[in-house]
Amino acid sequence: MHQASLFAPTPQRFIADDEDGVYYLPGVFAADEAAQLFDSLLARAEWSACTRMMYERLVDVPRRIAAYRLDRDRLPPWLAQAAQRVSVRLDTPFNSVGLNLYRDGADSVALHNDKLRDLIPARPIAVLSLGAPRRMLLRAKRPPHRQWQVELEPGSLLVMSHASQRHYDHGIPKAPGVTAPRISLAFRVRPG
Ligand SMILES: O=C(O)CCC(=O)C(=O)O
Ligand SMILES: [Fe+2]
Repeated sequence: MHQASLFAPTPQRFIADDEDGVYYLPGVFAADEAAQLFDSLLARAEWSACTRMMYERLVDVPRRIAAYRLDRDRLPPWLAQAAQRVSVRLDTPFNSVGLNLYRDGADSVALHNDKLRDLIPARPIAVLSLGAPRRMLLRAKRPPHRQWQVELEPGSLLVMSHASQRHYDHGIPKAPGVTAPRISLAFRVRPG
């Protein structure tokens, strides 16, 4: 076996398209790095509760969120370094990060696609997972709605092409039995 393959995790590709499709890269951050990043973010990020309109009612979003511009905001060095690692790894100039805190299995995000008008075409979205593993559901918008479930482990990246957002939805379903929190960081390339 070639030595490098011991350390280079094999990407697992679920969806192919004209760009890089949707794929999973485990072990981008080592367990201790992922744990440290998780602890720092849990304690230091500016988490907020949010509401949104649903069926003409204002409902709580079932998770906590935070967001930073990587090119403008003053970031703690450990967050800037993590972002830099993801940018280099995917050769993509990410300039924004959206954080999600799922306090336990009752927190979730409904199936959705990321809004294309806020994204630069042909640039991927990369989701870094920390804390408790949670399952992502990926689902084709068109019948017969082919679907995939991906267990997102701490330290992994789930990478989705810009193009994939037109044809597939993704979400983090509720997970009864999960008592530990998870944090995800969604890195994106946004217009100036
Ligand atoms: O937490 C995740 O893995 C997904 C988050 C997500 O889809 C988003 O922030 O748009
Ligand atoms: Fe999303």
